[in-house]
Amino acid sequence: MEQLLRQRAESIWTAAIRSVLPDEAVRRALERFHPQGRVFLVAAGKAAWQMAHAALAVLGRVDGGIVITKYGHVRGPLPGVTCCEAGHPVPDDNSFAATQRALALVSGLRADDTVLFLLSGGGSALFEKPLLPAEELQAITQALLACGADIVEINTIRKRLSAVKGGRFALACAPAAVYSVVLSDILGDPLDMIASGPACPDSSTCAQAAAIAEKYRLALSPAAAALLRQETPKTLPNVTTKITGSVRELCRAAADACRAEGYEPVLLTDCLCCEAREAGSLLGSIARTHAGHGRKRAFIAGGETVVHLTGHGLGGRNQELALAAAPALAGLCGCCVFSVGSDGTDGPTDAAGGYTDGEALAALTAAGLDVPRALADNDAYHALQAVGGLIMTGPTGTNVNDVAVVLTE
Ligand SMILES: O=C(O)C(=O)CO
Repeated sequence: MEQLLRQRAESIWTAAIRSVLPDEAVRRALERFHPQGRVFLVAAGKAAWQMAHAALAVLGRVDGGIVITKYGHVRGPLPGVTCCEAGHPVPDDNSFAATQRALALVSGLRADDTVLFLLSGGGSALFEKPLLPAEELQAITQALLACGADIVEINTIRKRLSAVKGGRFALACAPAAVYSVVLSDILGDPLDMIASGPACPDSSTCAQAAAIAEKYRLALSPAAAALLRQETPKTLPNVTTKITGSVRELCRAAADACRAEGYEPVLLTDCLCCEAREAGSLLGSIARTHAGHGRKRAFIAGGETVVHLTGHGLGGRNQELALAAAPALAGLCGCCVFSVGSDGTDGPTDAAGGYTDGEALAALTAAGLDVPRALADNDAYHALQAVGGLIMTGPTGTNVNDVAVVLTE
């Protein structure tokens, strides 16, 4: 690895993620929040603790609250708020128990009460009260995650199997008002799909749910099939929603961070959504085109790529992207490609993403590793680990998709 280049890249991803922590966005979203009665805080998702922390800094206190986030994401106690950690991406008993506590908190509220609902991606697994046996919901979730369905398809099914998704949580809060602040981790910000829209009128239909179940040949019990035929709320008069942050801010923050390191930033896209390894190969080719021109340039691509699991290795979309760039980068000086998940967890790993430069391919070869073989086995984690190419940030407190950057000079 070229050490100085790696340090510059690290400064860029660290600064970019720091500037999309939800604190400032939550503060802005609460500028016009002046409720008259009691306020109860419910925060769910990977950024829940950070969002709740920011809201408390603005409000000073709440009349009760609960944070439901992923394991390892609670950063300390919050005054007047119960902090719970639970399973992701498949809901577990702690998801169900914490959600039950949230429902108890909002039951029996009055019309002059307000539920401040802070929502971020990951909420679909963390915030759940299933309408069918837990084991069946978990099996359907696992099947949906493995079948290649996209997040909108997955959440269209999830909504109908749940007592809190697809707007049903807002119904449970009524007659209290719900003030919902949403951090987007889905491209295009479809509000009702982010964390399966617990406080958002559902735009999807039973016919769409049936078509998705058919397309992926989901194994459903008669009870689950009947739930798919039950419509979700289409209007929710007690809800006000503010969207606070998305991948666009992440790309802007990455561009600012690149500029601060002396690179001229070029935004390629903020809606990257192709296969991770194709994106990596393309970004590697972009590096090769611009290498050696004597201009320090940074090409930025934000979004969320996809991985189709064919092997049994360990990895994530950002790691696959970075590894797939290695062949095109081989031999180039001062050029690298990195890709990082803003939430700090890429796939089922403890890495946030991956980094490769002009020396990576030779290092992989020297370690007896082969890029196509590692990709075929979906084992980017171990390949990158062998050459110091893993990006480790730990849970970051935000969740606004991923950013990939090509640095050239
Ligand atoms: O559904 C979820 O929880 C997601 O992560 C997408 O918002």
